[in-house]
Amino acid sequence: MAKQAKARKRSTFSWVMEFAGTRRSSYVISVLLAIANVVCGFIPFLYLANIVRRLLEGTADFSYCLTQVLYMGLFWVLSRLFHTFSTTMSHKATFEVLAGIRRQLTRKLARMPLGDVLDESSGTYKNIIVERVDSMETTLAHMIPEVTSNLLIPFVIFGYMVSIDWRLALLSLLTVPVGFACFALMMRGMKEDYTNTIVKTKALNDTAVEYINGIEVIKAFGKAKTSYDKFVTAAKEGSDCFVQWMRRCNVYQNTAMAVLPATLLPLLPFGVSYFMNGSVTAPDLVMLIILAMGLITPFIMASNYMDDLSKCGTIIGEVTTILTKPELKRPERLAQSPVGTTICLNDVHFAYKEEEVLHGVNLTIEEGTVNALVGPSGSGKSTIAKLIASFWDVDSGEITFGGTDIRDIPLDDYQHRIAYVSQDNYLFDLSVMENIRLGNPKATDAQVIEAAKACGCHDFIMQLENGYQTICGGAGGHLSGGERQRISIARAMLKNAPVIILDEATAYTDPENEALVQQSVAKLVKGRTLLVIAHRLSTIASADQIILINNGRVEASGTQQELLDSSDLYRSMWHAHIAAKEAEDVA
Ligand SMILES: Nc1ncnc2c1ncn2[C@@H]1O[C@H](COP(=O)(O)OP(=O)(O)OP(=O)(O)O)[C@@H](O)[C@H]1O
Repeated sequence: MAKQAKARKRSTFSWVMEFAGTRRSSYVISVLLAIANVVCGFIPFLYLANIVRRLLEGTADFSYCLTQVLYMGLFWVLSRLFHTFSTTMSHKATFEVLAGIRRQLTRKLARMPLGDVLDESSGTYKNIIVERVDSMETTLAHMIPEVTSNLLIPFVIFGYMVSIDWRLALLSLLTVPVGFACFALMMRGMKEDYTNTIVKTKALNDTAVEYINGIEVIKAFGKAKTSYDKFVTAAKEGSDCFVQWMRRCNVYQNTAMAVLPATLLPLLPFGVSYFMNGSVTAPDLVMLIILAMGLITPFIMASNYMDDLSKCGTIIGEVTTILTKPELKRPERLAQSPVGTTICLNDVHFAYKEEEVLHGVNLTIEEGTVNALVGPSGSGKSTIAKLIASFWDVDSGEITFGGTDIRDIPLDDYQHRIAYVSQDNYLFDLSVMENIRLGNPKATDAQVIEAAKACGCHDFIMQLENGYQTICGGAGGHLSGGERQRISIARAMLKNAPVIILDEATAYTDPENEALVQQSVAKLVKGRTLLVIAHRLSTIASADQIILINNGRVEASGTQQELLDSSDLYRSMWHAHIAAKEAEDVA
């Protein structure tokens, strides 16, 4: 915690510098080019001053003016070139920095306990990783060179004005403190306002995602109006917070915009008076008027980035909040290689938040055996399976794999040893071929097809519109539940992990599908260790070990016959299952 707090205290700038990493030098060069752009953009004013001076002295001639104008043009072209090189460099660097931030975030999500990731609504991380990180592009790519140059220009112009006449130079700044005060008032509360818009926009996104994801339930239960009202309210709150923010800023911003550029107001009367008493020459006065008109505009352009900067700070805050979240602590290297694949849980306690759900679980899953976790709903079966799959760390006790505590096994290494087939059977919006290949990205097409054949998927895949190239649709929506599960099993088979954890789906209980899924599972587990969370007891009757979980504890374990003989709870579950099956068969 202390480490987290310390990490969070780092300034936005230091995070940006860290994210910039090897691209820091590109930003430095971009800034130097921006400065060259400013210098080249300013030099034409010196040539202009020469022309004005000659005109007012009556000594100007065409060839002199033409030469000066040609020089002016040359420096403007140079200025543009420097600007182009500067922004190109900063854009290139920014795209790499943003890609780096995204890489860090996705790597971090993989290292965080799954529970922390799942506790957030599905849109949150996507919003941060995709949209909000993307929205920093303009600020980072433009702000660094453009703000540098726009802030530098007024200083250069002001320095030149001072060299002409320091009194009039200072007078031209008379309105600046008022403008600055308005900007300061506008910036007050800017972070809170922006954070508020993020919260409201997030609520709107979440409501939209919930509405779309739950559309079937909403329709089935006639909740369309309630859900739509919730969405409308979120949309209204979202727009209200933007309007309020704009209203608060409007007065200050408009006053600042009106007051700041009014540099001529104090300069003109005093300038004319100094000219009349001979303390400033006509060419100098004209030059000062021209320079004063260009004094503040670059500053105003730079100030346009101020709210972007504040937004950037908020986004970096969100990114760093994720990056400083606790991780599953795993070593980079394996110190002691596991021997075999036997899994032991020794006095395992676990709580999701405050409330403990596992209270001292002890069990052993022997290598090469078929094991089933059974028990009432909410007893802790999935939690045990997910702890074994290393989705979370135990609070106390230990889980060993081949004699090694799984916290001592690198995450990548461990993931190769375990294949977890969940009930969700999530399929990506890719082809069937690619979805199966996720199990082993190096597998050839022939190996993918072989795995599909082994799991009995090949025939139904060939009947799909484009065979293995059929796109599964978002979350596999183009396939039936049973088909999705069998593809997930083929994926696990291709992974070829020695231990398989299978959260048996309850949804696809029609006999035909059940038989097909069972056949797939039987092929999948040949020669491997299987831990299945079984909801239908008939499917695990021949398991080597059935582990009965009740209220977060192991109530009994043994073969089906041993449990029928020794456990009242298992016996009653078995009878209830048989009765339900008979009722199904009659129906
Ligand atoms: N992500 C979570 N956050 C908080 N509590 C959770 C979470 N997942 C599960 N629980 C709680 O932990 C307890 C055990 O849940 P678990 O899913 O392990 O039970 P289960 O035996 O697999 O249930 P089922 O058979 O219904 O799937 C339950 O009280 C459940 O409400």
